Amino acid sequence: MKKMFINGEWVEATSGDTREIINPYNQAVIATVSEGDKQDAKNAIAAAREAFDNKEWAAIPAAERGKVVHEIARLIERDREELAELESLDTGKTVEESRGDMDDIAGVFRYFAEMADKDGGEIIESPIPNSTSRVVHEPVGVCGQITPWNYPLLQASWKLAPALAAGNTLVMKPSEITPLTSIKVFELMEEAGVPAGVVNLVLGPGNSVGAELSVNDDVDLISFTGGIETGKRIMQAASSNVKNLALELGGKNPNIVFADADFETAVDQAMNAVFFHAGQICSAGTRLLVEESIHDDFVEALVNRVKTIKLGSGFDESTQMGPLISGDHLNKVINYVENGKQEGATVAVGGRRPEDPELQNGFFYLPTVLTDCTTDMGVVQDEGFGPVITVEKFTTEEEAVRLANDSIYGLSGGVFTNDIAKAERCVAKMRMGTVWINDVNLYFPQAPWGGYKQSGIGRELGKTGLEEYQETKHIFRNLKPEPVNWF
Ligand SMILES: NC(=O)c1ccc[n+]([C@@H]2O[C@H](COP(=O)([O-])OP(=O)(O)OC[C@H]3O[C@@H](n4cnc5c(N)ncnc54)[C@H](O)[C@@H]3O)[C@@H](O)[C@H]2O)c1
Ligand SMILES: C[N+](C)(C)CC=O
Repeated sequence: MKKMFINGEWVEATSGDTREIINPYNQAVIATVSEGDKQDAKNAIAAAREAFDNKEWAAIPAAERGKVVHEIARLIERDREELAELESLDTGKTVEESRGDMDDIAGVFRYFAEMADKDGGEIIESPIPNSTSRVVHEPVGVCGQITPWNYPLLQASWKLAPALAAGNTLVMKPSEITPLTSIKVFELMEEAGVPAGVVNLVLGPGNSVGAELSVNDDVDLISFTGGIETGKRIMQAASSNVKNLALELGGKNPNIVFADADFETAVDQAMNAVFFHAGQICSAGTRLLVEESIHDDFVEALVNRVKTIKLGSGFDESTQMGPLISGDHLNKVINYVENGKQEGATVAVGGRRPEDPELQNGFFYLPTVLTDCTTDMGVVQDEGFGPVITVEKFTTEEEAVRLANDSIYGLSGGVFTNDIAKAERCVAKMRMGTVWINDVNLYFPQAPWGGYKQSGIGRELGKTGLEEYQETKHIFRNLKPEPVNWF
Protein backbone atom coordinates (compact mmCIF):
# COMPACT_ATOMS: atom_id res chain seq x y z
CA MET A 1 0.00 0.00 0.00
CA LYS A 2 1.26 3.51 -0.88
CA LYS A 3 1.52 5.93 2.03
CA MET A 4 1.58 9.68 2.66
CA PHE A 5 4.72 11.67 3.44
CA ILE A 6 4.50 13.80 6.59
CA ASN A 7 7.43 15.29 8.50
CA GLY A 8 9.93 13.09 6.69
CA GLU A 9 8.06 9.83 7.41
CA TRP A 10 5.93 7.59 5.19
CA VAL A 11 2.69 7.19 7.16
CA GLU A 12 -0.74 5.64 6.79
CA ALA A 13 -3.89 7.69 7.22
CA THR A 14 -4.77 8.20 10.90
CA SER A 15 -8.20 6.71 10.15
CA GLY A 16 -6.59 3.68 8.47
CA ASP A 17 -8.72 4.33 5.36
CA THR A 18 -7.48 3.38 1.91
CA ARG A 19 -8.53 3.98 -1.71
CA GLU A 20 -8.11 1.87 -4.84
CA ILE A 21 -6.64 3.61 -7.86
CA ILE A 22 -8.20 2.62 -11.17
CA ASN A 23 -6.72 2.41 -14.67
CA PRO A 24 -9.19 4.29 -16.90
CA TYR A 25 -8.26 2.10 -19.88
CA ASN A 26 -9.72 -1.10 -18.38
CA GLN A 27 -10.87 -0.27 -14.81
CA ALA A 28 -8.18 -2.56 -13.33
CA VAL A 29 -7.01 -1.69 -9.81
CA ILE A 30 -3.43 -0.49 -10.22
CA ALA A 31 -2.65 0.55 -6.62
CA THR A 32 -4.06 0.96 -3.16
CA VAL A 33 -3.17 4.19 -1.37
CA SER A 34 -3.79 5.73 2.05
CA GLU A 35 -6.86 7.94 2.14
CA GLY A 36 -6.16 10.87 4.45
CA ASP A 37 -8.61 13.31 6.00
CA LYS A 38 -8.63 16.63 7.87
CA GLN A 39 -6.53 15.21 10.73
CA ASP A 40 -3.76 14.12 8.37
CA ALA A 41 -3.87 17.53 6.70
CA LYS A 42 -3.54 19.19 10.12
CA ASN A 43 -0.56 16.96 10.98
CA ALA A 44 1.15 17.85 7.72
CA ILE A 45 0.44 21.58 8.10
CA ALA A 46 1.92 21.47 11.64
CA ALA A 47 5.07 19.79 10.29
CA ALA A 48 5.41 22.34 7.49
CA ARG A 49 4.81 25.22 9.94
CA GLU A 50 7.51 23.99 12.29
CA ALA A 51 9.97 23.41 9.45
CA PHE A 52 9.32 26.92 8.15
CA ASP A 53 9.49 28.64 11.54
CA ASN A 54 12.73 26.80 12.37
CA LYS A 55 14.14 28.16 9.09
CA GLU A 56 15.51 24.73 8.21
CA TRP A 57 15.04 25.39 4.53
CA ALA A 58 14.66 29.14 4.05
CA ALA A 59 17.89 29.96 5.87
CA ILE A 60 20.23 27.76 3.90
CA PRO A 61 22.01 29.64 1.11
CA ALA A 62 19.80 29.95 -1.96
CA ALA A 63 22.52 28.36 -4.10
CA GLU A 64 22.35 25.24 -1.88
CA ARG A 65 18.57 25.10 -2.28
CA GLY A 66 19.10 25.39 -6.01
CA LYS A 67 21.44 22.38 -5.95
CA VAL A 68 18.79 20.25 -4.22
CA VAL A 69 16.17 21.32 -6.77
CA HIS A 70 18.62 20.44 -9.56
CA GLU A 71 19.09 17.03 -7.95
CA ILE A 72 15.31 16.46 -8.00
CA ALA A 73 15.41 17.20 -11.75
CA ARG A 74 18.24 14.70 -12.21
CA LEU A 75 16.33 11.99 -10.36
CA ILE A 76 13.22 12.66 -12.48
CA GLU A 77 15.36 12.27 -15.61
CA ARG A 78 16.85 9.05 -14.17
CA ASP A 79 13.38 7.59 -13.48
CA ARG A 80 11.72 9.13 -16.56
CA GLU A 81 10.40 5.87 -17.99
CA GLU A 82 8.98 4.61 -14.67
CA LEU A 83 7.29 7.96 -14.06
CA ALA A 84 5.90 8.12 -17.60
CA GLU A 85 4.44 4.63 -17.33
CA LEU A 86 2.90 5.40 -13.93
CA GLU A 87 1.33 8.58 -15.32
CA SER A 88 -0.15 6.69 -18.26
CA LEU A 89 -1.49 3.90 -16.04
CA ASP A 90 -3.13 6.47 -13.81
CA THR A 91 -4.53 8.84 -16.46
CA GLY A 92 -4.85 6.70 -19.61
CA LYS A 93 -2.82 9.15 -21.71
CA THR A 94 -0.34 7.70 -24.19
CA VAL A 95 3.11 6.89 -22.83
CA GLU A 96 4.55 9.08 -25.56
CA GLU A 97 2.62 12.06 -24.15
CA SER A 98 3.68 11.13 -20.61
CA ARG A 99 7.35 10.97 -21.65
CA GLY A 100 6.97 14.49 -23.01
CA ASP A 101 5.41 15.55 -19.70
CA MET A 102 8.35 14.09 -17.75
CA ASP A 103 10.83 16.02 -19.90
CA ASP A 104 8.82 19.21 -19.31
CA ILE A 105 8.72 18.48 -15.57
CA ALA A 106 12.48 17.98 -15.28
CA GLY A 107 12.85 21.23 -17.23
CA VAL A 108 10.61 23.06 -14.77
CA PHE A 109 12.70 21.89 -11.78
CA ARG A 110 15.90 22.92 -13.59
CA TYR A 111 14.48 26.34 -14.50
CA PHE A 112 13.53 27.20 -10.92
CA ALA A 113 16.75 25.61 -9.54
CA GLU A 114 18.67 28.09 -11.70
CA MET A 115 16.57 31.00 -10.44
CA ALA A 116 17.03 30.16 -6.76
CA ASP A 117 20.15 32.33 -6.24
CA LYS A 118 19.69 34.89 -9.00
CA ASP A 119 17.60 37.35 -7.01
CA GLY A 120 19.84 39.99 -5.43
CA GLY A 121 16.95 42.23 -4.41
CA GLU A 122 16.77 45.83 -5.59
CA ILE A 123 18.22 49.13 -4.47
CA ILE A 124 15.69 51.98 -4.49
CA GLU A 125 16.80 55.58 -4.86
CA SER A 126 15.58 56.95 -1.52
CA PRO A 127 13.97 60.41 -1.63
CA ILE A 128 14.93 60.90 2.04
CA PRO A 129 18.42 62.37 2.70
CA ASN A 130 20.89 60.18 4.60
CA SER A 131 19.03 56.94 4.09
CA THR A 132 19.09 53.77 2.05
CA SER A 133 16.16 51.90 0.68
CA ARG A 134 16.15 48.37 -0.69
CA VAL A 135 13.74 45.63 -1.60
CA VAL A 136 14.29 41.96 -0.78
CA HIS A 137 12.24 38.87 -1.48
CA GLU A 138 11.47 36.31 1.17
CA PRO A 139 9.54 33.03 1.13
CA VAL A 140 5.82 33.32 1.85
CA GLY A 141 5.81 30.54 4.44
CA VAL A 142 3.68 27.38 4.50
CA CYS A 143 2.13 26.68 1.09
CA GLY A 144 -0.92 24.51 0.47
CA GLN A 145 -0.88 23.07 -3.04
CA ILE A 146 -3.86 21.33 -4.62
CA THR A 147 -3.61 19.70 -8.05
CA PRO A 148 -5.98 18.13 -10.62
CA TRP A 149 -6.03 14.73 -12.34
CA ASN A 150 -5.39 15.68 -15.96
CA TYR A 151 -1.66 16.51 -15.74
CA PRO A 152 -0.95 15.18 -12.25
CA LEU A 153 2.83 15.56 -12.04
CA LEU A 154 3.19 18.42 -14.51
CA GLN A 155 0.82 20.65 -12.54
CA ALA A 156 2.51 19.52 -9.30
CA SER A 157 5.94 20.50 -10.66
CA TRP A 158 4.75 24.04 -11.47
CA LYS A 159 4.05 24.43 -7.74
CA LEU A 160 6.73 22.30 -6.07
CA ALA A 161 9.76 23.67 -7.91
CA PRO A 162 9.20 27.43 -7.35
CA ALA A 163 8.00 26.89 -3.77
CA LEU A 164 11.21 25.01 -2.92
CA ALA A 165 13.52 27.35 -4.82
CA ALA A 166 12.05 30.33 -2.95
CA GLY A 167 12.56 28.68 0.46
CA ASN A 168 8.99 27.79 1.45
CA THR A 169 7.67 24.67 3.10
CA LEU A 170 4.62 22.98 1.69
CA VAL A 171 1.80 20.48 1.91
CA MET A 172 0.61 19.03 -1.39
CA LYS A 173 -2.71 17.33 -2.05
CA PRO A 174 -2.88 15.68 -5.47
CA SER A 175 -6.17 14.63 -7.04
CA GLU A 176 -7.44 11.64 -5.09
CA ILE A 177 -7.84 9.64 -8.32
CA THR A 178 -4.34 10.19 -9.77
CA PRO A 179 -1.80 10.31 -6.91
CA LEU A 180 0.82 7.83 -8.16
CA THR A 181 3.42 10.08 -9.79
CA SER A 182 3.12 12.61 -6.97
CA ILE A 183 3.92 9.84 -4.46
CA LYS A 184 6.93 8.84 -6.55
CA VAL A 185 8.25 12.41 -6.80
CA PHE A 186 8.03 12.80 -3.02
CA GLU A 187 10.24 9.69 -2.80
CA LEU A 188 12.65 11.45 -5.16
CA MET A 189 12.57 14.68 -3.12
CA GLU A 190 13.42 12.64 -0.02
CA GLU A 191 16.30 10.99 -1.92
CA ALA A 192 17.48 14.41 -3.13
CA GLY A 193 17.92 15.51 0.50
CA VAL A 194 15.01 17.88 1.13
CA PRO A 195 14.90 18.16 4.96
CA ALA A 196 12.07 16.56 6.97
CA GLY A 197 8.93 18.68 7.24
CA VAL A 198 9.75 20.87 4.23
CA VAL A 199 7.67 18.86 1.75
CA ASN A 200 4.58 16.98 2.90
CA LEU A 201 2.13 14.89 0.90
CA VAL A 202 -1.43 14.24 2.05
CA LEU A 203 -3.64 11.99 -0.09
CA GLY A 204 -7.40 12.17 0.02
CA PRO A 205 -10.54 13.98 -1.08
CA GLY A 206 -10.91 17.67 -1.78
CA ASN A 207 -13.78 18.27 0.62
CA SER A 208 -11.71 17.13 3.62
CA VAL A 209 -7.95 17.38 2.93
CA GLY A 210 -8.26 20.19 0.36
CA ALA A 211 -10.78 22.11 2.46
CA GLU A 212 -8.48 21.96 5.51
CA LEU A 213 -5.53 23.27 3.51
CA SER A 214 -7.69 26.14 2.25
CA VAL A 215 -9.01 27.22 5.63
CA ASN A 216 -6.21 26.42 8.10
CA ASP A 217 -4.67 29.56 9.65
CA ASP A 218 -1.17 28.06 9.60
CA VAL A 219 -1.19 28.01 5.80
CA ASP A 220 0.10 31.27 4.30
CA LEU A 221 -0.53 30.61 0.62
CA ILE A 222 -2.88 28.34 -1.25
CA SER A 223 -2.10 27.45 -4.84
CA PHE A 224 -4.84 25.59 -6.66
CA THR A 225 -5.23 24.12 -10.13
CA GLY A 226 -8.65 22.74 -11.01
CA GLY A 227 -12.22 23.67 -11.84
CA ILE A 228 -13.89 27.08 -11.38
CA GLU A 229 -16.45 25.95 -8.81
CA THR A 230 -13.76 24.41 -6.59
CA GLY A 231 -11.65 27.53 -7.09
CA LYS A 232 -14.49 29.72 -5.82
CA ARG A 233 -14.88 27.53 -2.71
CA ILE A 234 -11.15 27.71 -2.04
CA MET A 235 -11.13 31.48 -2.50
CA GLN A 236 -13.87 31.82 0.13
CA ALA A 237 -12.12 29.47 2.56
CA ALA A 238 -8.79 31.24 2.03
CA SER A 239 -10.31 34.49 3.25
CA SER A 240 -10.25 33.02 6.79
CA ASN A 241 -6.72 34.36 7.32
CA VAL A 242 -6.37 36.34 4.08
CA LYS A 243 -4.06 33.78 2.50
CA ASN A 244 -2.04 34.53 -0.58
CA LEU A 245 -3.99 32.92 -3.39
CA ALA A 246 -3.09 31.50 -6.79
CA LEU A 247 -5.84 29.95 -8.92
CA GLU A 248 -5.31 28.15 -12.24
CA LEU A 249 -8.83 27.34 -13.38
CA GLY A 250 -10.64 26.14 -16.46
CA GLY A 251 -10.79 27.35 -20.03
CA LYS A 252 -13.02 27.35 -23.10
CA ASN A 253 -10.44 28.34 -25.58
CA PRO A 254 -11.15 29.83 -29.01
CA ASN A 255 -9.07 29.02 -32.05
CA ILE A 256 -9.67 31.51 -34.90
CA VAL A 257 -8.93 30.33 -38.44
CA PHE A 258 -8.89 32.98 -41.19
CA ALA A 259 -9.37 32.08 -44.84
CA ASP A 260 -5.79 33.11 -45.65
CA ALA A 261 -4.25 30.65 -43.15
CA ASP A 262 -2.24 27.69 -44.36
CA PHE A 263 -5.16 25.28 -44.73
CA GLU A 264 -3.43 21.97 -43.94
CA THR A 265 -1.59 23.40 -40.94
CA ALA A 266 -4.75 24.95 -39.53
CA VAL A 267 -6.69 21.67 -39.88
CA ASP A 268 -3.83 19.71 -38.32
CA GLN A 269 -3.46 22.12 -35.42
CA ALA A 270 -7.23 22.31 -34.84
CA MET A 271 -6.99 18.58 -34.13
CA ASN A 272 -3.89 18.89 -31.93
CA ALA A 273 -5.64 21.65 -30.02
CA VAL A 274 -8.45 19.44 -28.84
CA PHE A 275 -7.69 15.73 -29.16
CA PHE A 276 -4.44 15.45 -27.19
CA HIS A 277 -5.21 13.66 -23.93
CA ALA A 278 -8.82 13.28 -25.15
CA GLY A 279 -9.39 17.01 -24.73
CA GLN A 280 -8.79 16.90 -20.99
CA ILE A 281 -6.56 19.96 -21.13
CA CYS A 282 -7.40 23.33 -19.59
CA SER A 283 -6.09 25.09 -22.69
CA ALA A 284 -7.68 22.72 -25.24
CA GLY A 285 -8.83 24.64 -28.30
CA THR A 286 -12.40 23.43 -28.01
CA ARG A 287 -13.98 26.45 -29.75
CA LEU A 288 -13.13 26.57 -33.42
CA LEU A 289 -14.03 29.84 -35.17
CA VAL A 290 -13.71 29.50 -38.94
CA GLU A 291 -14.06 32.25 -41.56
CA GLU A 292 -17.27 31.60 -43.47
CA SER A 293 -15.68 31.43 -46.93
CA ILE A 294 -13.65 28.29 -46.00
CA HIS A 295 -16.01 26.88 -43.34
CA ASP A 296 -17.48 23.97 -45.32
CA ASP A 297 -14.16 22.82 -46.82
CA PHE A 298 -12.48 23.15 -43.43
CA VAL A 299 -15.12 21.10 -41.63
CA GLU A 300 -14.98 18.42 -44.34
CA ALA A 301 -11.17 18.13 -44.07
CA LEU A 302 -11.34 18.11 -40.28
CA VAL A 303 -14.00 15.43 -40.14
CA ASN A 304 -12.10 13.22 -42.58
CA ARG A 305 -9.01 13.35 -40.42
CA VAL A 306 -10.87 12.95 -37.13
CA LYS A 307 -12.33 9.67 -38.44
CA THR A 308 -8.79 8.24 -38.60
CA ILE A 309 -7.85 8.91 -34.94
CA LYS A 310 -6.96 5.60 -33.31
CA LEU A 311 -8.26 5.03 -29.79
CA GLY A 312 -6.72 2.45 -27.48
CA SER A 313 -4.32 1.69 -24.67
CA GLY A 314 -1.78 4.38 -23.90
CA PHE A 315 0.79 1.58 -23.89
CA ASP A 316 0.10 0.64 -27.53
CA GLU A 317 2.42 2.68 -29.75
CA SER A 318 -0.24 3.02 -32.47
CA THR A 319 -2.74 4.64 -30.07
CA GLN A 320 -3.38 8.33 -30.70
CA MET A 321 -6.03 8.98 -28.06
CA GLY A 322 -6.73 7.28 -24.75
CA PRO A 323 -9.82 7.13 -22.54
CA LEU A 324 -11.40 9.77 -20.33
CA ILE A 325 -10.37 9.70 -16.70
CA SER A 326 -13.41 8.08 -15.07
CA GLY A 327 -16.95 6.81 -15.51
CA ASP A 328 -18.28 9.97 -13.87
CA HIS A 329 -16.36 12.15 -16.27
CA LEU A 330 -17.48 10.06 -19.27
CA ASN A 331 -21.10 10.62 -18.25
CA LYS A 332 -20.47 14.37 -18.01
CA VAL A 333 -19.08 14.41 -21.56
CA ILE A 334 -22.00 12.30 -22.85
CA ASN A 335 -24.49 14.74 -21.28
CA TYR A 336 -22.55 17.75 -22.54
CA VAL A 337 -22.85 16.54 -26.15
CA GLU A 338 -26.49 15.51 -25.73
CA ASN A 339 -27.30 18.99 -24.41
CA GLY A 340 -25.46 20.48 -27.39
CA LYS A 341 -27.57 18.42 -29.77
CA GLN A 342 -30.74 19.62 -28.07
CA GLU A 343 -29.55 23.21 -28.47
CA GLY A 344 -29.25 22.65 -32.23
CA ALA A 345 -25.65 21.51 -32.75
CA THR A 346 -25.08 18.89 -35.47
CA VAL A 347 -22.78 15.93 -34.86
CA ALA A 348 -20.48 15.90 -37.89
CA VAL A 349 -18.46 12.99 -36.51
CA GLY A 350 -18.34 11.10 -33.20
CA GLY A 351 -20.93 12.05 -30.62
CA ARG A 352 -21.01 8.64 -28.96
CA ARG A 353 -18.94 5.91 -27.34
CA PRO A 354 -16.87 3.68 -29.68
CA GLU A 355 -18.26 0.24 -30.54
CA ASP A 356 -14.90 -1.59 -30.63
CA PRO A 357 -15.29 -4.53 -28.16
CA GLU A 358 -11.71 -3.99 -26.91
CA LEU A 359 -12.61 -0.51 -25.65
CA GLN A 360 -15.75 -1.38 -23.73
CA ASN A 361 -14.08 -1.63 -20.29
CA GLY A 362 -12.42 1.76 -20.69
CA PHE A 363 -13.97 5.22 -20.39
CA PHE A 364 -13.68 5.97 -24.11
CA TYR A 365 -15.58 8.59 -26.09
CA LEU A 366 -15.15 9.16 -29.82
CA PRO A 367 -13.44 12.34 -31.02
CA THR A 368 -16.34 14.59 -31.86
CA VAL A 369 -16.95 17.59 -34.12
CA LEU A 370 -20.11 19.64 -33.54
CA THR A 371 -21.17 22.07 -36.29
CA ASP A 372 -24.00 24.63 -36.57
CA CYS A 373 -22.86 26.06 -33.25
CA THR A 374 -23.45 29.62 -32.09
CA THR A 375 -21.84 31.52 -29.26
CA ASP A 376 -24.96 31.58 -27.10
CA MET A 377 -25.11 27.76 -26.79
CA GLY A 378 -24.12 26.05 -23.54
CA VAL A 379 -21.95 23.63 -25.50
CA VAL A 380 -19.91 26.61 -26.75
CA GLN A 381 -19.75 28.41 -23.41
CA ASP A 382 -19.20 25.51 -20.98
CA GLU A 383 -15.95 23.64 -20.47
CA GLY A 384 -16.72 20.06 -21.62
CA PHE A 385 -13.20 18.75 -20.88
CA GLY A 386 -13.54 15.97 -23.45
CA PRO A 387 -12.62 15.27 -27.09
CA VAL A 388 -15.30 17.59 -28.43
CA ILE A 389 -14.81 20.62 -30.68
CA THR A 390 -17.57 23.09 -31.53
CA VAL A 391 -17.41 25.00 -34.84
CA GLU A 392 -18.72 28.54 -35.29
CA LYS A 393 -18.56 30.81 -38.37
CA PHE A 394 -17.48 34.44 -38.68
CA THR A 395 -17.17 36.89 -41.53
CA THR A 396 -14.98 39.77 -40.25
CA GLU A 397 -11.90 40.16 -38.08
CA GLU A 398 -13.87 42.24 -35.56
CA GLU A 399 -16.54 39.57 -35.32
CA ALA A 400 -13.96 36.83 -34.80
CA VAL A 401 -12.37 38.69 -31.88
CA ARG A 402 -15.75 39.62 -30.39
CA LEU A 403 -16.92 35.99 -30.47
CA ALA A 404 -13.59 34.75 -29.08
CA ASN A 405 -13.88 37.12 -26.13
CA ASP A 406 -17.53 36.24 -25.47
CA SER A 407 -16.77 33.89 -22.57
CA ILE A 408 -16.41 33.90 -18.82
CA TYR A 409 -13.05 32.23 -19.40
CA GLY A 410 -9.78 33.80 -20.52
CA LEU A 411 -7.11 31.12 -20.38
CA SER A 412 -5.79 30.79 -23.93
CA GLY A 413 -6.59 31.23 -27.60
CA GLY A 414 -5.13 30.83 -31.07
CA VAL A 415 -5.14 32.69 -34.38
CA PHE A 416 -4.28 31.12 -37.73
CA THR A 417 -3.52 33.50 -40.59
CA ASN A 418 -0.68 34.37 -42.97
CA ASP A 419 -1.36 38.08 -42.46
CA ILE A 420 0.86 38.81 -39.47
CA ALA A 421 -0.47 42.33 -38.98
CA LYS A 422 -3.98 40.90 -38.71
CA ALA A 423 -2.75 38.26 -36.25
CA GLU A 424 -1.12 40.91 -34.06
CA ARG A 425 -4.26 43.08 -34.15
CA CYS A 426 -6.34 40.10 -33.01
CA VAL A 427 -4.09 38.90 -30.19
CA ALA A 428 -3.80 42.45 -28.86
CA LYS A 429 -7.58 42.41 -28.33
CA MET A 430 -7.97 38.84 -27.08
CA ARG A 431 -8.57 38.74 -23.32
CA MET A 432 -6.55 35.62 -22.51
CA GLY A 433 -3.42 34.80 -20.51
CA THR A 434 -1.76 32.99 -23.43
CA VAL A 435 -2.33 33.54 -27.16
CA TRP A 436 -0.70 31.56 -29.93
CA ILE A 437 -0.20 32.75 -33.51
CA ASN A 438 -0.20 29.85 -35.99
CA ASP A 439 0.28 27.32 -33.21
CA VAL A 440 -1.60 25.73 -30.28
CA ASN A 441 -1.13 24.56 -26.73
CA LEU A 442 2.52 25.45 -26.25
CA TYR A 443 3.92 26.16 -22.81
CA PHE A 444 7.44 26.22 -21.40
CA PRO A 445 9.05 27.12 -18.06
CA GLN A 446 10.30 30.54 -19.16
CA ALA A 447 6.84 31.90 -20.08
CA PRO A 448 4.14 32.76 -17.51
CA TRP A 449 0.92 30.70 -17.51
CA GLY A 450 -2.47 31.71 -16.14
CA GLY A 451 -5.84 33.12 -16.97
CA TYR A 452 -7.76 36.35 -17.43
CA LYS A 453 -11.34 36.61 -16.15
CA GLN A 454 -12.64 33.48 -14.40
CA SER A 455 -9.75 31.34 -15.64
CA GLY A 456 -7.77 32.31 -12.60
CA ILE A 457 -5.66 34.60 -10.48
CA GLY A 458 -1.89 34.85 -10.72
CA ARG A 459 0.66 33.20 -12.98
CA GLU A 460 2.69 30.03 -12.75
CA LEU A 461 6.01 29.51 -14.54
CA GLY A 462 8.42 32.23 -15.61
CA LYS A 463 9.67 34.93 -13.27
CA THR A 464 6.12 35.48 -11.99
CA GLY A 465 5.92 31.77 -11.11
CA LEU A 466 8.70 32.31 -8.56
CA GLU A 467 7.30 35.63 -7.36
CA GLU A 468 4.03 33.91 -6.41
CA TYR A 469 6.03 32.11 -3.73
CA GLN A 470 7.74 35.25 -2.45
CA GLU A 471 6.82 38.11 -0.18
CA THR A 472 8.31 41.49 -1.03
CA LYS A 473 9.91 43.45 1.80
CA HIS A 474 11.03 47.08 1.68
CA ILE A 475 13.92 47.83 4.06
CA PHE A 476 14.51 51.52 4.86
CA ARG A 477 17.61 52.51 6.82
CA ASN A 478 18.25 55.87 8.45
CA LEU A 479 21.99 56.54 8.17
CA LYS A 480 21.91 59.54 10.50
CA PRO A 481 19.40 58.82 13.29
CA GLU A 482 18.65 61.82 15.48
CA PRO A 483 15.53 63.20 17.24
CA VAL A 484 12.90 64.64 14.94
CA ASN A 485 11.34 66.79 17.72
CA TRP A 486 7.89 66.82 16.16
CA PHE A 487 6.18 66.51 19.57
N1 LIG B 1 -5.47 26.65 -15.66
C1 LIG B 1 -4.70 25.57 -15.63
O1 LIG B 1 -3.48 25.65 -15.78
C2 LIG B 1 -5.32 24.21 -15.42
C3 LIG B 1 -4.51 23.08 -15.54
C4 LIG B 1 -5.08 21.83 -15.36
C5 LIG B 1 -6.43 21.70 -15.08
N2 LIG B 1 -7.20 22.80 -14.97
C6 LIG B 1 -8.65 22.67 -14.71
O2 LIG B 1 -8.91 21.62 -13.80
C7 LIG B 1 -10.20 21.08 -14.02
C8 LIG B 1 -10.12 19.56 -14.06
O3 LIG B 1 -9.53 19.08 -12.91
P1 LIG B 1 -10.37 18.43 -11.70
O4 LIG B 1 -11.63 17.80 -12.23
O5 LIG B 1 -9.41 17.61 -10.92
O6 LIG B 1 -10.79 19.71 -10.89
P2 LIG B 1 -11.46 19.78 -9.45
O7 LIG B 1 -11.68 21.21 -9.17
O8 LIG B 1 -12.60 18.86 -9.34
O9 LIG B 1 -10.35 19.18 -8.49
C9 LIG B 1 -9.05 19.71 -8.43
C10 LIG B 1 -8.47 19.43 -7.06
O10 LIG B 1 -9.23 20.12 -6.09
C11 LIG B 1 -9.57 19.23 -5.03
N3 LIG B 1 -10.81 19.70 -4.41
C12 LIG B 1 -12.09 19.35 -4.71
N4 LIG B 1 -12.95 19.99 -3.89
C13 LIG B 1 -12.22 20.75 -3.05
C14 LIG B 1 -12.53 21.65 -1.98
N5 LIG B 1 -13.77 21.88 -1.61
N6 LIG B 1 -11.52 22.28 -1.37
C15 LIG B 1 -10.24 22.08 -1.75
N7 LIG B 1 -9.88 21.23 -2.73
C16 LIG B 1 -10.85 20.57 -3.39
C17 LIG B 1 -9.67 17.89 -5.73
O11 LIG B 1 -9.60 16.84 -4.79
C18 LIG B 1 -8.48 17.96 -6.67
O12 LIG B 1 -7.29 17.65 -5.99
C19 LIG B 1 -10.66 21.67 -15.33
O13 LIG B 1 -11.57 22.69 -15.09
C20 LIG B 1 -9.38 22.22 -15.93
O14 LIG B 1 -9.57 23.26 -16.85
C21 LIG B 1 -6.68 24.06 -15.12
C1 LIG C 1 -1.42 23.75 -18.26
N1 LIG C 1 -1.44 22.57 -19.12
C2 LIG C 1 -1.63 22.98 -20.51
C3 LIG C 1 -0.17 21.88 -19.01
C4 LIG C 1 -2.41 21.60 -18.70
C5 LIG C 1 -3.76 22.07 -18.64
O1 LIG C 1 -4.67 21.28 -18.37
